[in-house]
Amino acid sequence: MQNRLTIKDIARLSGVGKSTVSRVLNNEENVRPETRERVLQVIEEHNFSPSKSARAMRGFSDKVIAIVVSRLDSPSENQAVRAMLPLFYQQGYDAIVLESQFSVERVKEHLQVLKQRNIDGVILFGFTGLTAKMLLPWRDKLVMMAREMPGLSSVCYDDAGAVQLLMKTLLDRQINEIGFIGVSPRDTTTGLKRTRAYEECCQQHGLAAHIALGELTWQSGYDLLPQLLKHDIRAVVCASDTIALGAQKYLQQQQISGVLVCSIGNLPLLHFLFPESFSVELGYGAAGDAAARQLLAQLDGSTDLQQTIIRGKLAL
Ligand SMILES: O=P(O)(O)OC[C@H]1O[C@H](O[C@H]2O[C@H](CO)[C@@H](O)[C@H](O)[C@H]2O)[C@H](O)[C@@H](O)[C@@H]1O
Repeated sequence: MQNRLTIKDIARLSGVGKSTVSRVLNNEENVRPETRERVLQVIEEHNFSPSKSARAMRGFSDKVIAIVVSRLDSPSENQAVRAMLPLFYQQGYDAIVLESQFSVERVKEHLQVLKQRNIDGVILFGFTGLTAKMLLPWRDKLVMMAREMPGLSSVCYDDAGAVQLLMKTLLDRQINEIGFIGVSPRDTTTGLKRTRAYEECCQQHGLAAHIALGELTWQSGYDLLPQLLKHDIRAVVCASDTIALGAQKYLQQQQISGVLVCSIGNLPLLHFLFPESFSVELGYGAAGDAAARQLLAQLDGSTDLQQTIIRGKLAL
């Protein structure tokens, strides 16, 4: 029962505010000595112990791993994180999830706080703009997802291989009029690598390339598809399943048949709503599993840094 006390209870029993209790737990200086003494006495009397993640956020090292996702609403990152969590829990780690929104500044701020809080390890979903300078100090306790950086462990996807698989499948079906919806080449993986792989395939097979680039959203797939339909395409390769959802929605709404949509991700929602589409399963779960195992092994000193690439497979 005593362990279930919250900071709010401690504040009430000590006759102070919650923020004062926090300052005492954080060992901050701006608390009067007699107040600090009273709060500590109540904490001791009640054998109070903050939850693991709360302790970690207050500076106690207590087996906590931080997972910095790029977007909390990303289906692909969710799949990877869901595969990681059971492995961390099995080893007695708690996890806290932070979001970067592809902002380098936000990652810097997160890492600063995580350092102050003495966090045990970090999984960081990488993106364009992150630098070795800011990440190398973390090398022993960090695994980067979806990006490689010399001197860091990483788990990446086979972006070009996924596009090649989709193109080969279409060509095997004698479909040669193929468009592509992707994202900006500033995004060097989902953007540049996937678009380049499409262009190279077109060049190799003497096909006309029709490319529309936008965002990583279903709205983008919906808005961009009409541009490609002007070229009488019979199929469209989308850089992600989320983009494909938008493209499919456009075809459905306009009652257009005869255009096949395929994409990268293997999102269950896409196949539930549009069973006629097909994807490459890029291996988000497998990547999450590999990253968690790598980080745990780094933390217990049983492995060196490693760069892993997960191969995709066709999910028809
Ligand atoms: O729609 P989603 O399920 O979110 O998938 C879109 C792509 O998300 C991931 O790529 C993006 O985030 C990466 C970090 O996780 C970042 O490195 C990359 O530049 C972004 O494009 C995922 O890696 C891709 O496979 C998904 O297609």
